[in-house]
Amino acid sequence: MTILEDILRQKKKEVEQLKKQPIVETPSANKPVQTVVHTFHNTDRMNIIAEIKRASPSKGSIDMEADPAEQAILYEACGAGAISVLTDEAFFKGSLDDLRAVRNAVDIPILCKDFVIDKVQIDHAKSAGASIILLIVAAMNPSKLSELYTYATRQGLEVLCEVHNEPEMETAIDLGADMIGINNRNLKTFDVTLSTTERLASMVVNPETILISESGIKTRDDVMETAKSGASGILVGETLMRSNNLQELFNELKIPLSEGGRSHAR
Ligand SMILES: O=P(O)(O)OC[C@@H](O)[C@@H](O)c1c[nH]c2ccccc12
Repeated sequence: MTILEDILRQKKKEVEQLKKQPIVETPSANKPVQTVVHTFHNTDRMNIIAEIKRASPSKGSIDMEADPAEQAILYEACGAGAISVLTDEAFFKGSLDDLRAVRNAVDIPILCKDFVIDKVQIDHAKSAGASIILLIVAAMNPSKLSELYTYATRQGLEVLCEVHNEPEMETAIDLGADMIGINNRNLKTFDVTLSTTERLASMVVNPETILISESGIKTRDDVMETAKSGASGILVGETLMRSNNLQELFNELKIPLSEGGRSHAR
């Protein structure tokens, strides 16, 4: 069994529990927030989606003591374009409470990073203050994906549609996803290859589609590589969580997009 199958089996059980729980609306969930699709199209530097990640199945503990609100305030001050909060508890040690705390602390868009397979998760994420929902193409069939995509969009949420390989990229393009995340991490082997971004980005011909390169990004050279492939955003977790000089790291990673960026190049 792959880790994704393992996670999805657990998620199905959680969804049944979630359906019985009342939806708690966080007052700050109604803060007006910019859409990332808009801001990422209009910046001349690499956009960073900075992730709050305590632990992961591939790395074990990363920073179990992290305070999500404090970390989010730092990310925002350093120039993050959005914050990703891992809300999965069983495998990533996060929670929707983390997301609520982040929503209270900052004004930038928030991505609810979870394995969404049911509308009820979207309802809970929205009430906790998420403005962006992750939909992983590998986690469901195309008709479910399309149903959840439409549902989230109608709620006024943005969707980051995540792909790992060519058939998944075709599905995301057919769906008309305006923001596609290319995960450089192979979910079966945990291997990270930045060239995944290049391979899959080349399939996208619509210049309006925002491409986000996800996972394994550590250095300015890594960011250059993703920008050359056409990414205008990067999703970074572990490197930021382990950094003790976030401002310096953000300055290093926020490269100008003028040379490699696809919105400028095409
Ligand atoms: O910590 P990294 O290697 O910078 O990766 C961040 C992010 O891409 C990764 O956490 C991620 C990408 N897609 C996901 C789906 C679910 C959980 C986690 C993820």
